[in-house]
Amino acid sequence: MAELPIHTKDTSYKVFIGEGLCSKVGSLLPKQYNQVFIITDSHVANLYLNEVVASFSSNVTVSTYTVPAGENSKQMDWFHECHTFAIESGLERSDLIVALGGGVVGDLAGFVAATYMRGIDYIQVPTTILAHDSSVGGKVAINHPQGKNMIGSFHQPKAVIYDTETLATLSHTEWRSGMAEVIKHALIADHEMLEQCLELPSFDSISNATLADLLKKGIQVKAAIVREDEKEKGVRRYLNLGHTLGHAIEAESGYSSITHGEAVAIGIDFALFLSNKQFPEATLPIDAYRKWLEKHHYPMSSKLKEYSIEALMEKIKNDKKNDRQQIRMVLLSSVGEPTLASYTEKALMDELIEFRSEVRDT
Ligand SMILES: O=C(O)C(=O)C[C@@H](O)[C@H](O)[C@H](O)COP(=O)(O)O
Repeated sequence: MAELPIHTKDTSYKVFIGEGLCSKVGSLLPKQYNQVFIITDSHVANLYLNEVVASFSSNVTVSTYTVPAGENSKQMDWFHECHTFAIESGLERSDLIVALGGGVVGDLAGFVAATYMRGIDYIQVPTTILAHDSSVGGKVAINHPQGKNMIGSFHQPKAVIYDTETLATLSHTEWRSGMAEVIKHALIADHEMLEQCLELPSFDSISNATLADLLKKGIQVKAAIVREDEKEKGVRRYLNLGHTLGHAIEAESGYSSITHGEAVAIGIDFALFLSNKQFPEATLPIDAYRKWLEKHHYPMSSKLKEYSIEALMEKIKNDKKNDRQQIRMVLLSSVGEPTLASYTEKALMDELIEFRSEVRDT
């Protein structure tokens, strides 16, 4: 088991990463709790809930709440249901919420923890590759029909307990979703990690050791940024590479027909297209990135033809990074050198139209 430290101005916690950690959750907590409330989803509950419940000693009261698997649980109704169940279970301010699952459960349960009785402790027990990103750094939120993560908070977990054995059961779609955030971390910070990503064989044949190595590297990229800028006033915006368009696609698809990471992968392609125009001298790995998407069977950017540009722009106008009607895009002046560029709505729309007309069908 490895331990990666996460520091912010006000707090520190550990990411424990290794095999078999679901059965050790109860013993890896930073302090004793009388009652824990585990929030999970219907898919993960069948696989790991019993093991996590059994990891707590008999003097801890454990209650569990299961939401349907999928992005549509990250919304107000389920948020409210979790609160109702917490109240009915007698959860107190000194108790603990456990987020057992992928990014959806982590964001939902984290936001319940941030708001229940004005904030109680929680830990993240991620079970997807995607959640190597979402479980670290304290961004917690639910979606609004008009925008992804529009209702949320910054609330750091007390620990992240990442059992890499849970990744063995992920679907191909989940692999694609998670690996998009892995390559994002490489693009914004680490040339060698990018080479490692681009050379990966099919996701099916990646060894556990290689995957664990990439996840640790991704977490370390994120940890360094969060340490410098927890509340996203500056450099943390770089972690949003690909997310401006990605979130718009997700919202437009009703948070159902495309996963977060697959949408972000298209968003990264668009960011590379814009970066190439802004920094013509830079040698950005656009072709290599597109080959990588193709090799791993991502929905390619030609999928944009299914959406109305006007509708996507409406969502993009609500992006949280925007400032005074300027749309802020994260671009790369080279690999490992992220930067922000501002566009008017009209200018970005023209770019999106051009991008969509250039991407080839697959
Ligand atoms: O941690 C961050 O900061 C990120 O932007 C990481 C993103 O990969 C992640 O999807 C995040 O939840 C997006 O947040 P949002 O603020 O753009 O909604």
